[in-house]
Amino acid sequence: MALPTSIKLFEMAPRDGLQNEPGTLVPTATKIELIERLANAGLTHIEAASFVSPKWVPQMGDASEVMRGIARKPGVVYSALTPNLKGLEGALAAGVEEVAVFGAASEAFSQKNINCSIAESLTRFEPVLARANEAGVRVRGYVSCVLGCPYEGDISPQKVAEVAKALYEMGCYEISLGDTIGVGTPLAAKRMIEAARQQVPIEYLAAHFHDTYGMALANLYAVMEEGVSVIDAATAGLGGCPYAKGASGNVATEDVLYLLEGLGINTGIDLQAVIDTGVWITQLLGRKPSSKVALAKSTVS
Ligand SMILES: CC(C)(COP(=O)([O-])OP(=O)([O-])OC[C@H]1O[C@@H](n2cnc3c(N)ncnc32)[C@H](O)[C@@H]1OP(=O)([O-])[O-])[C@@H](O)C(=O)NCCC(=O)NCCSC(=O)C[C@@](C)(O)CC(=O)[O-]
Repeated sequence: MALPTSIKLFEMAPRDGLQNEPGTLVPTATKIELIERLANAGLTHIEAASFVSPKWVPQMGDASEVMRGIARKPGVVYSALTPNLKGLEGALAAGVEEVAVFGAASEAFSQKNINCSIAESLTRFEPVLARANEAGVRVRGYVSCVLGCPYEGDISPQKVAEVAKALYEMGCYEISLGDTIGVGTPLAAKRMIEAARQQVPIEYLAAHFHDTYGMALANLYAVMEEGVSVIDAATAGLGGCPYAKGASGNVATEDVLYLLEGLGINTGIDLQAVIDTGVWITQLLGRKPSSKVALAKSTVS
């Protein structure tokens, strides 16, 4: 199949990127500056915060302050994770215009991440969708562990398709398929998408690939060949999931942009501004960007 002619990029650095940051809490002002820099670089979908229990994910404990503090740029969607009604109410009070619920294709991961079974999670999401709908807020859905689970190992494409379908039928406008621990390879990624697209139209599926084994770009190319046109990525390759031991960050936004530029797919995003933002935030965090493109095109050594 021909590659998509346009790609929507969903930026993850402020949420997925920072949620697992070890050590001291990243200051709220830094998170706000990161989000504003990303928006100024041309990113139009930014997952900015997470209204989860601060006992579970301390780095996201200032979600309300972050969401209230951003100088919003017209045309940019600033979204947040909301696992339950409590999270959604917090998000609505902070003026969030788009939220996301997050489930999994692995029972064990579901328990570790959100403390309930897959079936219970879907039941829990229903009132979140209903309330969000009433408030005029769009809801994205995530499925984690689509190419492998840190606790269960292999995950069947059919299970991924089943959970994706449930989220789609519940009213999620887009389903993001997460290779949470970055173990996937291109053929497995294609097979997983082939199963998911039997249940959810391909234009509503997003690829959310982590780069633990260095396969994320190859996997993205493989699923773009299947027609996937929404890609989640984190500037500087920041991140990892606190409930997936060993998981590294999302594929780096800089690397995805370089790939897309090479394919002649214009995103309108300023690659150099994203590189500069990645260098800035990683310097504050005391390390280097994990983006190969950023390392090649910046003075960081
Ligand atoms: C879902 C819960 C809350 C269930 O946690 P629980 O303990 O089962 O919840 P509970 O309803 O029994 O409540 C326990 C306490 O949490 C509070 N609470 C309850 N809900 C909230 C809330 N929304 N915001 C703030 N506080 C909340 C609640 O008020 C109570 O407080 P206490 O009475 O003990 O003081 C918990 O398991 C949790 O917060 N999990 C979050 C895990 C997480 O954020 N993981 C990372 C994001 S997912 C991810 O990274 C994967 C993804 C999306 O990127 C895709 C991929 O890569 O695969």
